[in-house]
Amino acid sequence: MSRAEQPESPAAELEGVGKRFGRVEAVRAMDLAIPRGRILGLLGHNAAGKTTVMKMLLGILAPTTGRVRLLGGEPRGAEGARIRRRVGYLPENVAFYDQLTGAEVLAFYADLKGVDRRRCGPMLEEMGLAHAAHRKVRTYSKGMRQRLGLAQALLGEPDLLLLDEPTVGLDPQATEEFYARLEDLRARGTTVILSSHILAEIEDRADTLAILGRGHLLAQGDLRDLRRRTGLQLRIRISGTGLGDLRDELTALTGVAAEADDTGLTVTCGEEQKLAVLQRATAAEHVTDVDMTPPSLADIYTHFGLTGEGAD
Ligand SMILES: Nc1ncnc2c1ncn2[C@@H]1O[C@H](COP(=O)(O)OP(=O)(O)OP(=O)(O)O)[C@@H](O)[C@H]1O
Repeated sequence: MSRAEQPESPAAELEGVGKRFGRVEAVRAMDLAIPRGRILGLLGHNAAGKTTVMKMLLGILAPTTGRVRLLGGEPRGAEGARIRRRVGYLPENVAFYDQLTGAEVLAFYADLKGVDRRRCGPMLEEMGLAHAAHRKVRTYSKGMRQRLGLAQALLGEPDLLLLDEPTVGLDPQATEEFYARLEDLRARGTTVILSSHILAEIEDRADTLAILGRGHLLAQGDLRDLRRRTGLQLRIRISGTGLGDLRDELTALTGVAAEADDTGLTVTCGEEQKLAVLQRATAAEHVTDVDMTPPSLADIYTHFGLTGEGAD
């Protein structure tokens, strides 16, 4: 740990960071702190700036304005090379020397990172690539390449992992295994930053979410914070028949007409009305079941996308 690195300092930090490519402002005055030992989901539309943020954190790109800190140091300064050894990175479009075998590719990365080559065999095994270790990468399927990409990112038990759309090309089982592995890493204190367009996948797995839009950070927080901030309504489904009185009561309570159909009622209400609605529904006669659906991450994302909140 360097002198500058305090145990409580964020794993990665952007302070007033901007990045301009000619006339394109890819990232604008962004402040973002990523706490240690957490999984951060980086979300945003195409060209929102996710990859640019990752590349600045890695020191691959220099910010036009502002300051980037990674594991307590400057990713591009003299200490950058040392810091980057503690970081695993899976780029968006992972590319390998196709003429090498999977085992050779991984050995190459192990040497680059100063990791014992003996770690490569077990890693290929864990990634389900042991059977193809001695086949040339050009014969690999898309999912196999992605697994090899993950294998190199995970080599050496990095303190911080930056994963750009890590599950693209993975089948459902491999996706599950990948997230289980992230969970293990987090339990050991690894910080993970991952970008994805697959909101349902991230929803349950990220501790904290950062939503980017047109180079701005539109919102950051856990799902609960974001739900509160958007003020989106939740849906409560009440099953049963003969619920006319309950319907009137809940309509008066929420101020929004409860919808009735053959099998029950659907109530739309705010977080602050949730308990009162649930209490009345569970105490009412003829109610057989109650289900609640809070706003999903997709709803929240759409909300920011539609309103452009925080954007110029
Ligand atoms: N090297 C570059 N030169 C010029 N423009 C660039 C460069 N890299 C990124 N950009 C531009 O910066 C903006 C942000 O791109 P970035 O790749 O960070 O988006 P992203 O959120 O990762 O998008 P996606 O979800 O499509 O991968 C885009 O307008 C892109 O065209």
